[in-house]
Amino acid sequence: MSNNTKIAVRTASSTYEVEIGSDLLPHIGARVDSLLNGGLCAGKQRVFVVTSPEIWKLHGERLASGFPSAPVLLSVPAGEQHKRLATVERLAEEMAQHGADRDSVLLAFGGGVIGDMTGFLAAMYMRGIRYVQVPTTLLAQVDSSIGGKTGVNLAAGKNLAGAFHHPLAVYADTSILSTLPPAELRAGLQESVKAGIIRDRALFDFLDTESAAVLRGDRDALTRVVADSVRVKADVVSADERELGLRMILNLGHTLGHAIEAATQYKQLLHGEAIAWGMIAATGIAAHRNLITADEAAQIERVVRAYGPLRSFTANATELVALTAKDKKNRSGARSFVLPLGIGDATVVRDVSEAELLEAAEAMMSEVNSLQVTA
Ligand SMILES: NC(=O)c1ccc[n+]([C@@H]2O[C@H](COP(=O)([O-])OP(=O)(O)OC[C@H]3O[C@@H](n4cnc5c(N)ncnc54)[C@H](O)[C@@H]3O)[C@@H](O)[C@H]2O)c1
Ligand SMILES: O=C(O)C(=O)C[C@@H](O)[C@H](O)[C@H](O)COP(=O)(O)O
Ligand SMILES: [Zn+2]
Repeated sequence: MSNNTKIAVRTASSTYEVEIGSDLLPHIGARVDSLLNGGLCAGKQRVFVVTSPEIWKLHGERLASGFPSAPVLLSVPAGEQHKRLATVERLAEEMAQHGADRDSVLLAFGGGVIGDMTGFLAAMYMRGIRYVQVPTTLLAQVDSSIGGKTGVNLAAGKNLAGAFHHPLAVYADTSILSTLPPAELRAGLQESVKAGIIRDRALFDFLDTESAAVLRGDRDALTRVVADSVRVKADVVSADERELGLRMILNLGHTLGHAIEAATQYKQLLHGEAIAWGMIAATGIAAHRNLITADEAAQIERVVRAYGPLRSFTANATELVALTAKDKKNRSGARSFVLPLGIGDATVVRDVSEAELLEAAEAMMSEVNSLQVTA
C-alpha cells in the first residue's frame, strides 16, 4: 500500500485524487468512509454500487469486505449497447425504491460503460449526488474514470447525452486487470497509445519497446502504463475541464472512431478498437498535410497496430463522414479535428474538409473491406 501512486486532478470545480495500487480493493471502504467523515461507519450515509453480475462475481467480495455494512447493488448487463438513457432511468428508479437520498454515494465498479453511466446517474439523481470511480478495465483505469465526462449514447451518435460531473475519488487496483480478457486489454491500451501520441513521448516509446511485457499483463509494466496515462489525462483535464480548447486533444482518433461505433450500433468493435482505426486515419491526414514526418507517422501506425489486431466492421465511408457532423467538438457548423504533429504533440484544426475526411475514410474502408474478404 505504501507504494501506491497518487495523482491529483485539479479543476475549477473540484479537486480529487486518483490512487493506483495493486491491493486497493479491500481498503476502498475505509477510504470512502474517511472521504465522508465517518458517515458510513456512523450509518448516516449509504453506498450504492453499480456493477455487472460478472464483475461482482470476480471481484465483489474483496470490495465489499472493506465496507462497514453491505452496499446496495445496482446491476447492469455488460456491453456498450446498454449505455443508454433507459438503463440510467431504471437505475434511478431502483435508487428511489431503496430510499437513496442526497447524502447517498454511488460507486462505479466496472469498465467505462458502467463508469460513464454511474457518473451520469450521479449527476442527475436528485439533481446531483456524489460518486466514486473504481475502474476495473485497463481503459477505465487509464482514461474514462478520470475527468468527469459522463453520459450515454443515443441512436443518433456516441455520448450525445451527458453531463460533466467529477468523482470524489478514483481508486485503480491493478490486480483486477488479471481477469480482463486479452481483447479488452488490447483495446484499452489504445487509449494509452493515444495519451503517448498527444502528450508523452516517453510513454509512447515504452509502449513501443515493452509491448510484449505490457500485452502479457506484466504487473510492473501495466502499473507504469496506468500511472503515466493517468498523468496525461489529469494534466489535460486540469488545464481545460470543459473541453473549450486543449482537452479536445484527448479526442484524437475519436471523430471517426465514434462514427464507426454509431454506424455499427455499438455492437461490432470495442471503443478502443474503433479509435485505433480513427488514430490511423488522423495520422494519415496529418502526413498528407506534412504536419508530421513520414517517419513519425509510420511509428504511430506501427504501435497502434502492435496493440491490434485492427478488426473489420460493416460501414461505408460516406455514412461515416455524415456521422461526424454530430461530433460534439463541432461548433457553429465548423468541424474540429485532432491531428498529431509528432510523437508527444497534437493540435486541433478547424479546416478539415469533407473531401479530405472522405478520402481518409475511403482509404480506411478499403483496408477494412480487404480484411472482410480474407477473414
Ligand atoms: N468518460 C470518459 O472520459 C471516457 C473515456 C474513454 C472511454 N469512455 C467510454 O468507456 C467505454 C468503454 O469502456 P471499457 O473499454 O472499459 O468497456 P466496458 O465497460 O464495456 O468493459 C469491457 C468488458 O470487460 C468486462 N470487465 C470489466 N472489468 C473486468 C475485469 N476486471 N475482469 C473481467 N472482465 C471485466 C465488462 O463486463 C465488459 O464486458 C465506452 O463507452 C467509451 O465511450 C469514456
Ligand atoms: O476525456 C476526454 O475528454 C476524452 O475525450 C476521452 C475519450 O477517450 C473518451 O472516449 C470520451 O468519452 C470521449 O468524449 P466525447 O466528448 O468525445 O464523447
Ligand atoms: Zn476514448
